[in-house]
Amino acid sequence: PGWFSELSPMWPGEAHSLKVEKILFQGKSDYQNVLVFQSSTYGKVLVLDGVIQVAERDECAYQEMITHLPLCSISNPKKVLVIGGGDGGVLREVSRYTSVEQIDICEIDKMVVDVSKQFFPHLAVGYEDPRVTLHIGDGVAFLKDAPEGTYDAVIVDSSDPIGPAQELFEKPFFQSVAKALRPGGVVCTQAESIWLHMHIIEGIVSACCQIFKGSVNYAWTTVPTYPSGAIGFMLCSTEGPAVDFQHPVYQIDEDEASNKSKGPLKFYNSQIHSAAFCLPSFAKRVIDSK
Ligand SMILES: NCCCN[C@H]1CC[C@H](NCCCN)CC1
Repeated sequence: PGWFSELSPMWPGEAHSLKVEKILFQGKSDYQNVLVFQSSTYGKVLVLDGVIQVAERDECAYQEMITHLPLCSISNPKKVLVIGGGDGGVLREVSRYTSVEQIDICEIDKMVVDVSKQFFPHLAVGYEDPRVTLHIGDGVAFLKDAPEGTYDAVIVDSSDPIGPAQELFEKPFFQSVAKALRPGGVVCTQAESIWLHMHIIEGIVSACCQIFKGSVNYAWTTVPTYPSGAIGFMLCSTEGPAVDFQHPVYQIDEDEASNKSKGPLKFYNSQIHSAAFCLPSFAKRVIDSK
């Protein structure tokens, strides 16, 4: 009954709106306000502190890209860590890799996990994989305790820098990620929109260039329900076996039979992978100058 508009000081002067059929859940966790509604045209929608996190219709773009951009850039990933991502969508994508033996996930807000399991079965299916271990807690602390060189890949599926995810955009966190990665290991983080946050991206790129001595690349994709319709990812590798993010060593769209419970990939393919690193000039100027 009515419209949900995504107003935020993070994107002044604009607000994406979705027509609401029914409010399905409203709650307040220890960290944020949690809302789930049935939209008219994008399926069910999860909102945290007034910011759209996932919509059933277009979540495939974000979850597939944030997962397959890093994991198709290395051979035979075995140990993967997800920071954030409590809705389970990234877990669903990581579990497509038969080479993966261990999937750790550290989500700070248990309500996000519980709400996803209740209202978003196509995302929470990720938790059914026996390789998954869920840790409820702060990703910064989790990484501090992680033994050096543990992971082949870390995926930082965060919300935005206002709220619980703020510290996931800062240097100390990136340093702890680098320590937890093996030589030549890769990290992929949610890295905002080139249309809205070039300044934030500039900060992330310079921090990552100081910390990750392999390669540092920015990629982007379209997600209609995120403000500006675009979202980006920071892809970095540690010193060690070189990683060429723009030319994936692994072709999941052909090689990996799409698992029954997850269905086929709806968005990612190897052409989209390479294309994701092609940037408009205004963004190249800032990002490539680092
Ligand atoms: N597994 C999905 C988690 C969603 N991550 C974030 C949710 C908030 C969204 N704001 C976009 C703000 C403009 N860049 C970015 C992705």
